[in-house]
Amino acid sequence: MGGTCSGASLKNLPKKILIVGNSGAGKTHLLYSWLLGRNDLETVPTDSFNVERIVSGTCVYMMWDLCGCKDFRLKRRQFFHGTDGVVYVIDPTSDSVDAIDDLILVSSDRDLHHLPCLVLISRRNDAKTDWLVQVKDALRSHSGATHVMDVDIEDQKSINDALRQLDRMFDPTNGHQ
Ligand SMILES: Nc1nc2c(ncn2[C@@H]2O[C@H](COP(=O)(O)OP(=O)(O)OP(=O)(O)O)[C@@H](O)[C@H]2O)c(=O)[nH]1
Ligand SMILES: [Mg+2]
Repeated sequence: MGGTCSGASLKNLPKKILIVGNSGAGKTHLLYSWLLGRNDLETVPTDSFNVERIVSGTCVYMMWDLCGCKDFRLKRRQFFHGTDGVVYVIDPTSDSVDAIDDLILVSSDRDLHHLPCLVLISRRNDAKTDWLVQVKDALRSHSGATHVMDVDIEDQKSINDALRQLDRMFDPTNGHQ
């Protein structure tokens, strides 16, 4: 006999979040800073993915941090199904054409285009150009909620602010009392 699943229990399921962006953008650093509440971390390039359960305010997430290598881009589609939200991390010191093209690819994907999408621009101080206009333009075909902000992985407050912004995109009443 099949089981039943009430609306309430579905609502309490962790939200599946994909953390994507180019290699070295800071995805794994962010994930473990959110998990551990500290940013004095050493990371190694991610082979395939990391996944962690993160609780923040009223939100519970399963966060999937995907390898940013170009070779992994075809493989990463297998993670898209069932996603509830996307965190796209941009390294503004990287190849801008490639990073923007990839943001367009991800944000217009048939499984992701309608979901909340938080774009985090890391290493802003080292960037030569202002990315905000390019990023907003790249998100034109995205029909879900979007938010673009800087994140400084050397500053835990900035890391926490990014997570709270994600919380607000899922639950606007999430005040972290
Ligand atoms: N100063 C500074 N260092 C950063 C920033 N973002 C990433 N880094 C550093 O860059 C290195 C790579 O960061 P990771 O978090 O491993 O990068 P990733 O996006 O997970 O890369 P892949 O796993 O290869 O896809 C780490 O040593 C980070 O500390 C940033 O905004 N500022
Ligand atoms: Mg990584």
